[in-house]
Amino acid sequence: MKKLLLHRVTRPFQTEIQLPASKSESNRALILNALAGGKATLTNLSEARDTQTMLRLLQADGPVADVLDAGTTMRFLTALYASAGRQKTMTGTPRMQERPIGILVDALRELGADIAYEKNEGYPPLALNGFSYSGKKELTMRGDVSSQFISAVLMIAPTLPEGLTLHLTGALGSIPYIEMTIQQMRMFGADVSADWDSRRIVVASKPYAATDFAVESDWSGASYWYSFVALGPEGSEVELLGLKENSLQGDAAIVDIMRHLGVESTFTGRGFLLTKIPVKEAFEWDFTHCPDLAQTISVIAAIKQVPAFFTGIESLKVKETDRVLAIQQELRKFGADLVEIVTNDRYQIKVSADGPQAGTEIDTYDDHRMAMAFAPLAMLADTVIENPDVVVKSYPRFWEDLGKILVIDEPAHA
Ligand SMILES: O=C(O)C1=C[C@@H](OP(=O)(O)O)[C@@H](O)[C@H](O)C1
Ligand SMILES: C=C(OP(=O)(O)O)C(=O)O
Repeated sequence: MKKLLLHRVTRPFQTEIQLPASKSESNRALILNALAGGKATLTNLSEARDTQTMLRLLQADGPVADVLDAGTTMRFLTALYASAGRQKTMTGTPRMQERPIGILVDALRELGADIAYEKNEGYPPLALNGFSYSGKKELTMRGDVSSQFISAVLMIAPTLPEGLTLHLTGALGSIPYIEMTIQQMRMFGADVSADWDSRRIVVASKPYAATDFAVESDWSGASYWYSFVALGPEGSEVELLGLKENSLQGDAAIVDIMRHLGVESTFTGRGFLLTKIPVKEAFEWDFTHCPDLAQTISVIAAIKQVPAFFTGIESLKVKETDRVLAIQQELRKFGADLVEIVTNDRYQIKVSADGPQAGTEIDTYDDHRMAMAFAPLAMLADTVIENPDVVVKSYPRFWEDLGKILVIDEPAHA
């Protein structure tokens, strides 16, 4: 198994990083452009494997669409192909076959899709066998498992002869991702109105218009650089290029979060400059609407010795791995922990008095965010990351970029 040794950083660093583009924006733009006839110019599409997989599958016409481990690619393509009546098998990695999809399949079936489960009820692989429009104009969907099901149905809604009114139930999570979908749909000419109080989204039947779209840098990928600055030596600073002052991405919440945990962000016109500021004493955050930041923040709080309380991290259990378990297991390697307080639905970060020791080895659970969230341990001690190639899912050049601030090689006895 390949491993990387990240050498401890002892001197302040000042650098600029050209972040990868957002895979969330890219994958929406690709679906919308496909629905609009494929004529738009999409610039700065992400080099993330999740986006490259989407591109490849949209261009291929084979009977099997293997999305690997890309959640949005699985959910968005299932809706696109099912509503177009395409015959396809939708499949992915063993982990993808454990990630739920029943809420989306039920919604598409109500609209008229013929979909069968090839193995386990509620999970991929799926057999898409055709579409015969049911005429259904209103649907109710649960929004508490994954917002991706809602985004997937929304994007195909303008292509339905009667449009669609969606009623959302349950404790809604990842709402900014649904808002991102709606904003990008509007840019492609869709007529969508969302009322979050009554939890109703109305989409008119209307052809999409091919619209050129430039993808912003990825705020989730930005979060790891906040971590390096927060944990790095005094005087360290990083300028992150390609981020906009007003983003479509909910993970821009990292700006507010890190004001508590030791980083100030200043817009420079070409991105954000991150500088160190003092850490506030206590920290509490609800990750319901920015779940992909929870791993990054867990590591920062544990090492900065901030006794933090988290809510809204339940959805982490059905992502690339059970991320709650993975965070717990890796934090325990250096005396920290993420402890569930069952009585009030919260989790508490137990801080680490000593911090990581030289040679702490981090397992990555086939999860890009485990590798990137724990890499900042190298600000304190030599750190070994196993299976580092997992980063290709969202940030293929992560280790190359990290080479700008620290020395990376292979451990002697890997
Ligand atoms: O729509 C999207 O682009 C995403 C939505 C989120 O998933 P959930 O809605 O399942 O929380 C997020 O975790 C994922 O990385 C990307
Ligand atoms: C959860 C993620 O992606 P997806 O659900 O699209 O696989 C992620 O990138 O952290």
